Amino acid sequence: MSISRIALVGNPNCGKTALFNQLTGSRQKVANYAGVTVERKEGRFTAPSGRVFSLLDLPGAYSLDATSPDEVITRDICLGRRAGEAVPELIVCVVDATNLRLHLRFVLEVKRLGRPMVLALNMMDAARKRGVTIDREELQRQLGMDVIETVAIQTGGAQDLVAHLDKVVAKDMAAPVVHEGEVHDQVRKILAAAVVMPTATSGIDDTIDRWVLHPVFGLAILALVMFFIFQAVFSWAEPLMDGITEGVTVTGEWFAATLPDGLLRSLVVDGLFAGLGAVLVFLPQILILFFFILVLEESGYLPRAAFLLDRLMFKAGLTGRSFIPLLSSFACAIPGIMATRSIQDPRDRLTTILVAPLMTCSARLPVYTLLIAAFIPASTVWGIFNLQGIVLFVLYVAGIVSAMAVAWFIKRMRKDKSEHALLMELPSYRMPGARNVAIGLWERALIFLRRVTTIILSLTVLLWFLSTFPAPPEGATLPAIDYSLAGQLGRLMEPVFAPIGFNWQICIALIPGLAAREVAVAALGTVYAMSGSEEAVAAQLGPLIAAQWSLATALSLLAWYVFAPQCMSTLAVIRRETNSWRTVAVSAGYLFGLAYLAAFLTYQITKALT
Ligand SMILES: Nc1nc2c(ncn2[C@@H]2O[C@H](COP(=O)(O)OP(=O)(O)OP(=O)(O)O)[C@@H](O)[C@H]2O)c(=O)[nH]1
Ligand SMILES: [Mg+2]
Repeated sequence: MSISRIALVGNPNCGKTALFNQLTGSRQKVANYAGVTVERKEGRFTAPSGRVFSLLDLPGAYSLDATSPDEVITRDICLGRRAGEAVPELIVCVVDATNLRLHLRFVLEVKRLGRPMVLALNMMDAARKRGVTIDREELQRQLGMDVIETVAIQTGGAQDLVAHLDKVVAKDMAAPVVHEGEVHDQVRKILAAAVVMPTATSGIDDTIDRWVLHPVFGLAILALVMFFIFQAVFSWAEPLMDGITEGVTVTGEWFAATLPDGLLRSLVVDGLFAGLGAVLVFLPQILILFFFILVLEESGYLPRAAFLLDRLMFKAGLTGRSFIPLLSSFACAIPGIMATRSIQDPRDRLTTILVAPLMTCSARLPVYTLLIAAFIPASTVWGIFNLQGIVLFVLYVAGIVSAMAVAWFIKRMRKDKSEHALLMELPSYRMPGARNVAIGLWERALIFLRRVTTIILSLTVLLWFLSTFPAPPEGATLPAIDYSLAGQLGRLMEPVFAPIGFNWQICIALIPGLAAREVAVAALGTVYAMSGSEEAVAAQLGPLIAAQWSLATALSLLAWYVFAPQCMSTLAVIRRETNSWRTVAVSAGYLFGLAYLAAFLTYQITKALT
């Protein structure tokens, strides 16, 4: 049986991806701001009759005159210009029923293509709640196409749409009649005929915005929100981390006591437990961070923050549009860099891509936390703040401030005097659904565990191997690792890194840490377990380095991690998104340069002071 190909198109933030997930059972990212989806995603579903549909989720677009790379994808697919992709047989145009005035313009534009299409009148729940009455049949008549109500975030909220799609056969469906005339007038006419707006608009959004968008209170609220998150990452995670540490230690010790002395025991205890265990304990912190990111994304607050920071960001050489890509980079630079596709100006986009790796991604958390917990006392400052939380906050701020400085420098270099206006939609505030947040967290946990069991596991085993062989000669006096390949390599690198205070163990950890940042923690766990006392399993890594490193070395390593581009995947994405090796070289070059400089200054100054 043939498969019917359908594409979801519409303005940004109207619920296309929510509808896509509902229909296909996928888990694509849904969030309450424009520009979430930036690439084409395909899925399938089977209607009750057994008919199979292939469904495309596309980036949102304001019009078919694309102005940003994500809109280009949508335009090309709608126009059948995309190489290797046939035009969809049926276009499902999705609109936000609470915002028809804006969204119908795009519907009329797509209609001009003269292709079979239906209209999904989404967010009907929100429209009803607000008292917007829509005469569906009249709307159908006015538009000359079928109109189906949907609630994409409710189970069964797309049933009518499925039933409808199941009935129609795109081939038989007449292309809609194309009306000539000014779009604005047409929209007004359609609205007058089919929609009754409530007389009094809901004032809740406006009331919140009066505070949140206030030039002074707004910034204070933003700072407070951010600060609260870092405090929470530290204080809430502690009991959970202690629990995991305890579990890892007890199991590790059991293995150490049970397995016979030999290579296998070394691999399990020094490699797996000391290495992987050291990373695993950071799961709670990562989940707490993501909890806040998920809630913020769904709340509708983010575009407001972008709006608030626009002037500041413009002075620094960025635009408010860079805000969401940069914020996403706190989770991981890869989606952050991809999200720059919704930035129209190519130069702004490039600047954002270059500074995105400076945002503190969640893979840095294990490194930061390990060092902070080992070297910064958990004392309380001014009665309420946790000193460790403050240091973490400062590290995040260091990343942000450097990003601004670099962007400012780039802007100066290109002598950019352009004016700009930020046009950004402010979506309605929305209560994040507990279920969605839970699913989001579950997925993050899976991603993290997958990383631990794949890349981190394999690199840890590799490192264990390099630290074990060749075996020490007869009558050797130093720990075995000193004679191994890894030991020799570390010593070879040491002179280069000595001015910034890194010992050879850190040097070794930096190499696998190039592939992914957290691996450095696992690597340190393994290296110390191999070079030291027998019982040095995962949990003891913190106290161990606290005893062996100077404060200057620890702070220097923190400074290094604020800048160093220790992530191959980020560099690969920069290459893909900019299509230029030169940009990759510039990016890696300047980040390593800054890392070395910052670590050098930190080390020398701290050493002089302590
Ligand atoms: N109340 C309500 N909210 C919805 C509905 N459908 C989607 N949403 C919410 O609307 C927001 C946007 O949903 P998305 O699916 O990300 O929108 P999109 O059209 O894919 O957006 P872009 O990818 O940016 O073009 C999210 O906050 C969803 O939870 C609905 O039917 N009712
Ligand atoms: Mg989407």
